[in-house]
Amino acid sequence: MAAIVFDLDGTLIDSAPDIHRSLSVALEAEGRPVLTLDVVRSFIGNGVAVLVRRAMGVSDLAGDEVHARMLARFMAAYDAAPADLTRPYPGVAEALAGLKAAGHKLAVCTNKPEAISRAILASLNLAPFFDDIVGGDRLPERKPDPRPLHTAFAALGAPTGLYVGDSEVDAETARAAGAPFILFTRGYRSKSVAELAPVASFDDFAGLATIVAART
Ligand SMILES: O=C(O)COP(=O)(O)O
Ligand SMILES: [Mg+2]
Repeated sequence: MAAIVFDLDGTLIDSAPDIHRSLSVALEAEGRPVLTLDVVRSFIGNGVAVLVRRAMGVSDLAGDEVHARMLARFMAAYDAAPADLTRPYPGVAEALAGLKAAGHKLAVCTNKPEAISRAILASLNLAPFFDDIVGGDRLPERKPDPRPLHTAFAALGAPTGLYVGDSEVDAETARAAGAPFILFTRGYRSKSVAELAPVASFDDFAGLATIVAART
């Protein structure tokens, strides 16, 4: 049995289209043009506050007041339809079911706020696979600080385990936590696989069980 923790955005689910839709609402309310899906995707990974800051940075917007207003509009639009355009990557449910059947314990550790993360996973029928879902607002610290990941392993009753993610934030989090990092290569990373130096990588969830079996 192993404890296996998963990142959410860009790892289990392709959530960029709903994030793009919600950010567009916030930008349009400020009279700014919407950004492309590719640009928005590149802003995901450090939580919603950083996402909005990055969008402001390329939209000639500044100031804490604007940030607070945009963040509130973004979250209202996102909360209204959290999984409208969001889908699990192919094979995710089957892979999670297989890992559970093999006796592994699963959790999620994401920088996305916890309530909406839980709502999305529930609406995609993925929530029952996880013993805990640690969101970016559970602790004062967010990934790449190792504490959220430590919290997820602790919830599984394990001192450590495997961490599966898609980005440089996840690679750094795993390194800081001393956990082996497994990279899903089709997510939202901006660095090469070599730069992220995972212990293993996969581009199809059908391949995850073999990787886990080799390391447990
Ligand atoms: O909210 C984000 O920016 C990213 O979330 P993630 O940690 O699930 O990739
Ligand atoms: Mg991610």
